[in-house]
Amino acid sequence: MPDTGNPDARDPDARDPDGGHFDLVVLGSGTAGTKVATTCRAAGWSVAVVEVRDFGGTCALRGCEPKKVFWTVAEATERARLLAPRGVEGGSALRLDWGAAQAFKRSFTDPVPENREASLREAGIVPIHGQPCFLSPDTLAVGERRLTARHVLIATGAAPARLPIEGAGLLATSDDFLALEAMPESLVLVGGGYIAFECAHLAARAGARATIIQDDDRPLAQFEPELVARLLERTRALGIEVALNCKVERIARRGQGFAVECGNGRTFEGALVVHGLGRRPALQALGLEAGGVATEKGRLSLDPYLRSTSNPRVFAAGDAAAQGPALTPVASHDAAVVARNLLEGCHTKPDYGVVPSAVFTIPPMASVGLSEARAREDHPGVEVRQGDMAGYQSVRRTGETAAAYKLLVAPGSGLILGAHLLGPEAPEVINVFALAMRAGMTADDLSRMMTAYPSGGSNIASMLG
Ligand SMILES: Cc1cc2nc3c(=O)[nH]c(=O)nc-3n(C[C@H](O)[C@H](O)[C@H](O)COP(=O)(O)OP(=O)(O)OC[C@H]3O[C@@H](n4cnc5c(N)ncnc54)[C@H](O)[C@@H]3O)c2cc1C
Ligand SMILES: NC(=O)c1ccc[n+]([C@@H]2O[C@H](COP(=O)([O-])OP(=O)(O)OC[C@H]3O[C@@H](n4cnc5c(N)ncnc54)[C@H](O)[C@@H]3O)[C@@H](O)[C@H]2O)c1
Repeated sequence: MPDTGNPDARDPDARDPDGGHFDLVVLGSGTAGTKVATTCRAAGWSVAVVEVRDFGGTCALRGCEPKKVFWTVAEATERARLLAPRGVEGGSALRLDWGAAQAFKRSFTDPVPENREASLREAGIVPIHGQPCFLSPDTLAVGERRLTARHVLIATGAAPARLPIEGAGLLATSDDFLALEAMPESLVLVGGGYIAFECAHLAARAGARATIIQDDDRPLAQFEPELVARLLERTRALGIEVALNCKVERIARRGQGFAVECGNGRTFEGALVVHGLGRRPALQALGLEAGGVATEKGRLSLDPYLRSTSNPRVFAAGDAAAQGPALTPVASHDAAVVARNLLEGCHTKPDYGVVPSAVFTIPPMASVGLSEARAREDHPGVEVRQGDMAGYQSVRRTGETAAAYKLLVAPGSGLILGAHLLGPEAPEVINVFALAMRAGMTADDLSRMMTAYPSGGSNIASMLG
C-alpha cells in the first residue's frame, strides 16, 4: 500500500478491527461504488466498501453480463435456425440448452465476488460484509461495527418495484430467472419493459411458452413506436404472447404454477411469474433519517452534483441516485462525476445527453439521443430519415426479417439528434451514432466517413441517404 501520509490510509482494518474512521465509506460494490472507491483510494484516501450481498453488483452478477451470456448462446441458436434452409444443415433442430448455458454463465459470474473483493483489498480498500445503517450524519453501523466517515457514497443500486396487490410475494425476480437451472415449460412476465422482453426472448428460445403482460398499449416505451411494433410482430411470431392493456390485480397459486388475474377479466397461467415492472432505488434499511439524508417519494434528494441536499458529506451514484437512466454506463458516468466532486470540489454535473442503450431481444433494438416525439418538440422541422432494413444485405445474410431504422437530424445544422435501430447488429452500430453525437458530427460528416465493408456500420451511409 502506498504511504500517503494519511494515517487512516495505512490499514484502517488492522488499526481498528471493530470499526474505524474513513475518508470515504461506500455503500454497494457495483459499477458505481467500485469506481468511486478505487478512484478515491488511488488519490490516497482511506476507503471502505460495505456490501450486503456478494461483492460485484447487479451488472456483473445478476444483470447485463450473465444476461448477455445467455443471449449470445440463444442468438447463435436462432441464427442457425434461420439459416437452416440456407446451408446450416440440421439448424432447424437446434434449441437453446438452458442447463448447459447456465453452467457457461456461472463460469463468468461465480469468480466475481472473490475477485472483486480481492482487487479491492489489493488496492488498499477495506471490504466489509453486512447491512449498513446510518446512526448519525457521519456514523454508520454495520452489525456491531461502527464506522465514521468524512464522506459516504450511496451506491446501493435498485430493487424490483413493490407491486401493491394480493400475491405480489409470489413474483420471481430477474435474479431468480437468470439463476434457473432448468427452464419451466411456461412463464408469465409481468410488465412489458427491458426485463420482460429480454427474458421472454431467452425463454422462448429454450422452449418455454412465454407471455408478457403490459398495463397499457406502450411496451418498451423508451423506444420508438414503429420499431417496437416491428419487434412485437417478430416476438409474437416466435409464439410469445404479448397481452396489452392488462393491469395485473392479483396473483394466486394454481395447481403446480400460478394464475395472474388482470383488471379486464383476463387470466394468464404459468409455472413461473417474473417481475418486470420496473426497479426503484434500493434505500431500505439504510437509516437515512438518522443520517440526515433527505428523500422525496422514495428517491434521494440530490443537488446537481449528485450530493445530498440535506447532508453535504453524502453523495449518490448509479441506480441508487436515479438521476439518469438505470443503466451500467450511467452508473459509471455518475461515479466519475462523484469522484471528481469528492476529490476536486463540487464543480462537475452529470451529462445524460448521449446515453446509448439496447434491449437484448433477438433481434436486438438500440437507441441513442432524442425520440422523434421529443425532437419534434425541441427542434421544429426536425428531419426524420427512416426505413426498413430487412432487404439490406447485412440483414438478409443472417436470415433475420425484422430490421428497421429511424434517424433524427436537426434542421439547419444537420446534427444528429437521435438514432434508433432494430436488427442483428443494432447494439454495435448504435455506438457509432453515439460517438458522432458526442463529437458533434453532422449527418453529412458521418455519411462521408469510411467504414469497413461489408459490416453493420457500412449501412450507416445508406440509412443517412
Ligand atoms: C436483469 C438486468 C439486466 C440488465 N441489463 C443491462 C444491460 O444489458 N445494459 C445496461 O447498461 N444495464 C443493464 N441493467 C442495469 C444495470 O445492471 C444497472 O443499471 C447497474 O448495474 C447499476 O449499477 P450500480 O452500481 O448503480 O448498482 P448495482 O450494480 O446494483 O450495485 C449496487 C450494490 O449495492 C448492494 N446493496 C444493495 N443494498 C445495499 C445496502 N443496503 N447496503 C449495502 N449494499 C447494498 C447490492 O447488493 C449491489 O451489489 C440490467 C439490470 C438488470 C436487473
Ligand atoms: N438491456 C438493458 O439495458 C436492461 C435490461 C434489463 C434492465 N435494465 C434496466 O433495469 C430497469 C428495470 O427493468 P424493467 O424491465 O423491470 O422495467 P422497465 O421500466 O423497462 O419496464 C417496466 C414495464 O412494466 C410496465 N408496468 C408497470 N406497472 C405495470 C402493471 N401493474 N401491470 C403491467 N405492466 C406494468 C411499464 O409500463 C413498463 O412497460 C430498466 O428500466 C433498465 O433501466 C436494462
